[in-house]
Amino acid sequence: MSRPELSVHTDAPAMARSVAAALAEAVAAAQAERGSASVVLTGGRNGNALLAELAGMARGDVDWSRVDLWWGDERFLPEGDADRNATQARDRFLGAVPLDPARVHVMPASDGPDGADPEAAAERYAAELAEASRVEGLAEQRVPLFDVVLLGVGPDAHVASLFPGRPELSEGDATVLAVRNSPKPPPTRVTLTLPAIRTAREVWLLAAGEDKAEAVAKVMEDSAESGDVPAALVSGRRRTVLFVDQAAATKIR
Ligand SMILES: O=C1O[C@H](COP(=O)(O)O)[C@@H](O)[C@H](O)[C@H]1O
Repeated sequence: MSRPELSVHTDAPAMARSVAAALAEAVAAAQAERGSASVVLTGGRNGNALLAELAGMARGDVDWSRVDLWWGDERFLPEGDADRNATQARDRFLGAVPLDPARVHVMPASDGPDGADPEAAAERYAAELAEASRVEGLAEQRVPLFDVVLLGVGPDAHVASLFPGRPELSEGDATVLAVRNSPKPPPTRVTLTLPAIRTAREVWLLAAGEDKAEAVAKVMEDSAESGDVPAALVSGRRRTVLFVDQAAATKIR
């Protein structure tokens, strides 16, 4: 797998502003091309900063009612829990733009239709993705066309809820998995798999802050393809970009 394109910004706020503008641009371009756009959101500090910027951005060429939003992973907690990625997105962005609620595809909560059964929740989300892919004539890949998959990179180089050395990284078939005993709390999560992520047109990795410097250096190493560096295992069909700030770029060798 080739190394991602590197995009370096002064600091975390500058990066959030720039990625938000690029995302609005990508959404507008997708809508001009085929009438709608599809974005996979990420949790984490960088993803949240980007959503806060996007919420305040006035873009006449973006029709938010024709955007599908999916999630790359979710902390499997009750609906409305402050640690859920969807709750954090709702607080910063979902209420700020005129989205179509039917196109906001949150991952199930632990008090949702499957109760506290993350495997059933993963299956439910996989079925929702598969149905959307069928409607788009992409039934074979079992996920719809994702224009952009956003992935926050953790200090340990995890993306979505795909953690270093974990068996979920070897999944070759399922599009969504439950994760138990996650090394980062909360321990139970639901995540897209590598095969699902790799269907995307573009994958954008977000890594701002000094604590991400080691992870960024590993991703940019030529030999970075092992299960120790999940962020090095993702790619988009058309483009893979690693957005960093200067603090996160200091250890690139
Ligand atoms: O737990 C998670 O963490 C990562 C990265 O978070 P950060 O705060 O270190 O930037 C995030 O990408 C993922 O979606 C989330 O569930």
